[in-house]
Amino acid sequence: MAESTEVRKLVYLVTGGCGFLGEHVVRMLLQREPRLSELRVFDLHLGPWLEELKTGPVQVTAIQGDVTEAHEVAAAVAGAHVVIHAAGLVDVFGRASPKTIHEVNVQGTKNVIEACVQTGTRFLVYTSSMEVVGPNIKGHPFYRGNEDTPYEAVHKHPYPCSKAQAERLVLEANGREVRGGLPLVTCALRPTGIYGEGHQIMRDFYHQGLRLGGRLFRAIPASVEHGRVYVGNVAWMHVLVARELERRAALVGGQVYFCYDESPYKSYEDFNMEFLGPCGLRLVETRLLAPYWLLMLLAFLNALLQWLLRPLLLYAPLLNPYTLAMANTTFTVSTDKAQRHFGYEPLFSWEDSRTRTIRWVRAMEGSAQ
Ligand SMILES: NC(=O)c1ccc[n+]([C@@H]2O[C@H](COP(=O)([O-])OP(=O)(O)OC[C@H]3O[C@@H](n4cnc5c(N)ncnc54)[C@H](O)[C@@H]3O)[C@@H](O)[C@H]2O)c1
Ligand SMILES: C[C@@H](CO)CCC[C@@H](C)[C@H]1CC[C@H]2[C@@H]3[C@H](O)C=C4C[C@@H](O)CC[C@]4(C)[C@H]3CC[C@]12C
Repeated sequence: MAESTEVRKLVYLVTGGCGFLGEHVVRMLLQREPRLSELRVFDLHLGPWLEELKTGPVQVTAIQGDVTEAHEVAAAVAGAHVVIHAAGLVDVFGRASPKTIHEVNVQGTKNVIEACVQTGTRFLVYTSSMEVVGPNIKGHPFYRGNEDTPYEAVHKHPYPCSKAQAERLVLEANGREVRGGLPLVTCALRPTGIYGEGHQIMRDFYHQGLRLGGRLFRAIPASVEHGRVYVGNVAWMHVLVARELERRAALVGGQVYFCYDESPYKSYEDFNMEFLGPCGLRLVETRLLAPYWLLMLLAFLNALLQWLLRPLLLYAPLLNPYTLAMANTTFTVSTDKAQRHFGYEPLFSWEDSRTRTIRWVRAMEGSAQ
């Protein structure tokens, strides 16, 4: 794309822009949105890598702020054309209290919506989650479903509850009049389990494998499919839909889209081994040694220990009844809605996504290779 200062006139704000997904969205916008003049990156914790972005043609403005503080959000939103709201408290391990999760994910989203309305910002993309739909607590499979597939969405855990409430607020805000009299246009993207460079849980599994002598132990049947999507493609979907919100407001406004790409359908553990395997780890089959009831027992013991130890320390292992149910319930999507509505095609093939992720795992300190 030819450089032109004339076309650079748009101001974007990315909340949570220093998180795992947020950083990819920020970098993708700088690479693929030629109309960008200023990119505001709003986060509770700013990353040092932002400095290196400040030398290009786009003004990158780092804003340290808290989405639960309405005045901080309003100041960051004022004058922005588009807001990508990716900030969130992602916690299914019991690290944060339900109240904090609600404040960040629900009140934070309300603050973003109100800031758009008050300041006249018209376009808002919300990073929702597959968990708005499921898996539900009954363990019903969602097999290659799409945005219209009926499913009994029952939320008990604070994180999916908060994402579902926040998504509803964003969709209900579509069409609200913003300052200046024009309508707000909103939509929500629902990634399944995101993977790729910077994925903390992949990092945790890798280090756990190293501690266990290069082994991980299969806990979930290989037949349980878990939806995964590459972070670069999720970022690309955000950039594309943000661009199209204005042009195709009537079609895209108020809509939800699952995030998808060519990543294969596999169990959570088999999928991780696509990257961890080439980095020297192997998955040991233990189905006979660890039946499901035993895993459930361990998960409940972990939950009990977490509760007992809470006054003294934070015990938050990966395995708890909720994460076990998530990993053990088939949830995969198969849809082309984003392609039909705003021309989305994955930017990264499965081979690219895999190669990039493996390269990142290998670069981690203490590689098993
Ligand atoms: N990781 C996944 O698999 C996944 C899947 C579906 C949806 N999502 C959603 O994507 C978004 C980004 O998730 P992620 O995986 O990059 O998580 P992350 O924790 O890496 O990023 C979230 C960012 O939000 C920031 N943040 C948290 N509280 C804040 C606050 N009060 N004010 C301002 N910033 C705050 C954090 O500092 C962090 O940089 C979240 O909304 C999450 O719900 C993630
Ligand atoms: C039983 C363990 C033995 O190896 C495996 C536990 C795996 C769990 C820690 C993860 C299984 C499914 C993951 C979640 C899923 O990919 C989707 C998510 C939605 C998103 O909005 C946030 C992250 C997450 C909840 C993700 C978290 C980790 C798992 C529960």
